[in-house]
Amino acid sequence: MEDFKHIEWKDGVFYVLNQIKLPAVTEYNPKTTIEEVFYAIKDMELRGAPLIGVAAGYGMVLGIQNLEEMSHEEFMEIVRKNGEYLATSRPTAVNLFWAIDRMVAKADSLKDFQVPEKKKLLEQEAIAIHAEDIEINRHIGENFLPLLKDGMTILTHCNAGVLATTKYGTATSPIYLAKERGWNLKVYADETRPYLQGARLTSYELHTSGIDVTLICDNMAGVVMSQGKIDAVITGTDRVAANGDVANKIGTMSVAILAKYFGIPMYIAAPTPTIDMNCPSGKDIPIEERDRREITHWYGRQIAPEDVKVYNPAFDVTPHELITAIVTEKGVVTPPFTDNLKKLLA
Ligand SMILES: CSC[C@H](O)[C@@H](O)C(=O)COP(=O)(O)O
Repeated sequence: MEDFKHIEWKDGVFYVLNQIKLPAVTEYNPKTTIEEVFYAIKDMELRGAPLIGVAAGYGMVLGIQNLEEMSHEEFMEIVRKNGEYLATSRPTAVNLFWAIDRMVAKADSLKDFQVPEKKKLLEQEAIAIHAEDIEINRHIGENFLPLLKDGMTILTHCNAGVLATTKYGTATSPIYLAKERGWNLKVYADETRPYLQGARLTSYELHTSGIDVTLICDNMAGVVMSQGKIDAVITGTDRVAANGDVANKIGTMSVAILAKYFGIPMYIAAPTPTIDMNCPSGKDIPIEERDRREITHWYGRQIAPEDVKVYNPAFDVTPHELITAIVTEKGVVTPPFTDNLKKLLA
């Protein structure tokens, strides 16, 4: 598996590989303030639910770098405000809020420490979130392997790969682990309009890592399924509701409907921080709407009438009835999801 080094925390600076310019340009941008991390998330310089969570941890660290000695209450007021600010960067991936809440709770537990120690311990917490994500993803891959077989072909949507996480990816983790075992899995990657994460990121990272990947337009998924070319669908998720409904990149629901029609298993790769038991169903998941220019323009070039009406939801919700299993680092969850997700997290 290619080690993309797409984020790095070094000497108090958060370095980010600019995913907007991939695969044509490799550009690393240093982030030294919480505002810079906010915009890196909002403008999708880095993206993908787990990576957004990791970035939020480092953003929270950068937000307290200039603080001098003060009371714990004053310190917490700033930490909470920083958390509220960062939480407005993107609405759908719950890992953002999970990481912010974890950093705020950690900060609050440091009442007896001076500010310089608080800063150090919060930096360690962000590094821990980063390290845990690597482990989580590897375990997701290991839990997937018994569901797959050498020689299978998998269809994926968007990018739930290394670039969306810290290592292995979520949906791609079994693909990379299978390769380590000498298996030969093939992948079809949907290009994923309008932001093209499948074309720009998934096909790039799999191809660079020596995986047999074929890029298709989103509207070709039905054809390849009808031709018997797909054995399983694996996607990631930005948020799993308590009933097993799954929010993921726009187009995932259409893929799930097609998979159901053609009798192909639909698997969701989900780190447990992506499961939101406070969201009863998919209806409760906030869905981000993004700029109309993502649809009316193609790399800066206008491809639709300037003033045409546009609807650009960045995510959709796949109803749990269409999902075969949700694979987490703690185990494989099958229906009934309401009970089994509860058991998993108990
Ligand atoms: C593992 S990341 C979450 C998803 O699986 C991924 O496909 C996705 O929807 C990412 O959305 P993005 O808008 O690129 O941040």
